[in-house]
Amino acid sequence: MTPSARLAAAIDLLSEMEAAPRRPADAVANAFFRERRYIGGGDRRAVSDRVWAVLRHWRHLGWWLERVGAPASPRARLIAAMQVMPRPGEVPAALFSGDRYGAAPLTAAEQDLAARLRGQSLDSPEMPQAVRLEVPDWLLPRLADMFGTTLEAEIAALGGEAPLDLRVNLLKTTRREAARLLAEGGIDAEETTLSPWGLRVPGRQPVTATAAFKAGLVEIQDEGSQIVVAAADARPGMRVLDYCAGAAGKTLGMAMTMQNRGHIVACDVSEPRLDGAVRRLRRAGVHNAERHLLVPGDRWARRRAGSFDRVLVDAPCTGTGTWRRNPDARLRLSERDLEELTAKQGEILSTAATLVRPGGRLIYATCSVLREENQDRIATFLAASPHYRLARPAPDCGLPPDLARDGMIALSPLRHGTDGFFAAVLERVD
Ligand SMILES: C[S@@+](CC[C@H](N)C(=O)[O-])C[C@H]1O[C@@H](n2cnc3c(N)ncnc32)[C@H](O)[C@@H]1O
Repeated sequence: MTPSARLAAAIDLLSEMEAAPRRPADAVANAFFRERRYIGGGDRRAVSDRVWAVLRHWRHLGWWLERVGAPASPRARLIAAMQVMPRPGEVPAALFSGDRYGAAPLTAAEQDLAARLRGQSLDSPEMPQAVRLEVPDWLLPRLADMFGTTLEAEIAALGGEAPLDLRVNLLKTTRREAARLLAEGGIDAEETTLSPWGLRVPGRQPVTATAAFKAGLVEIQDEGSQIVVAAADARPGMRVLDYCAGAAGKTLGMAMTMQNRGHIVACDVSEPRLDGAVRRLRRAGVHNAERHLLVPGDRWARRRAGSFDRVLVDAPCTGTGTWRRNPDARLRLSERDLEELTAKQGEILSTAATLVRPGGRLIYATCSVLREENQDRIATFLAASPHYRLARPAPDCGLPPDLARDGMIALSPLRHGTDGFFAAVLERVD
């Protein structure tokens, strides 16, 4: 593709994202590229880079466009991005070449827009703080309450680029051997510092194409998510329930710490997500797991009341801890979403609590950094649940010492280099 054709594709992709504002940007992008198989890997990366640069700076670009009185169309956002975030050697007007497959030439109004933004920098001292930090206005006070004096640094870290983390599958290999095999395939990985099973791969490397990945020796999983697995402390021979299992990311990790012994059930209300687990479980060599689809009026949970040693609730949440991967998610998030999610989290937590045996543990986790979804949920649950108390994870469960002070863990990209994650370990005392 010519540079102008790549730009045209970026305009088309942004337009599709704008037409589906509730859909995650990566889902729109995957569908977009699936329908355009002729776009090769390098072109795809170049188009995505340009689009994600716009998504990461959405409010900045919107602010600049409003300031010069221009409507915020996908073309206008890209024109603004080229002015306030110029790339060395790039001549914007030349990219709008009007060639076959290329982006249409700039109109007179667009040339005027470009001229008015030329020489401006991305940030302006006049920008409101929420715009500068790229967060919705309503969310800023909540984030400020959570992070206090480190607010700006925490949000900047949440808006940065995420590394690629792998969890080594100890059912099949060791961390050292997995790193060696990846290196043979040209991929250098470093051991993670918090997770005892993690490898971190710098930059964007084609890990899923490696023999190590295909053979189930490694799984893509953020280090923070691995820490939640460690906090669950699922051991060989236990009965374990992954109540919101999705495509089984944490089920796989817990089956590993159980050394494939005992029994683990992966539940979810979403059939497509649970279906996604099948291939992953097989690839990882997990054979102590079953899946169960939760349906309305399900008697499954009632029949298993008080029977599990471990119940993990990886609750549906705002995903505010994963903004590094999904910068568009922060723009879609509404106050109403947060209210609905916290209500759902409370309901799921109280149902899941009935499934834990006396002496067993309930682990509540989110990939959110918001107090409402984390510490507040636990405080509300404990106030209504005299049979539960916060517990310290066992010293040999794989967690770094002192990470789970008070039975709660709160990870952030700034402080831990992971996605934002929360986990609370609760013990059923009778
Ligand atoms: C954060 S995701 C789980 C991610 C997964 N544990 C992993 O590690 O890959 C939350 C999951 O909760 C599921 N969910 C939503 N409402 C639920 C409910 N009432 N009961 C059980 N699962 C639910 C969603 O379908 C979603 O898959």
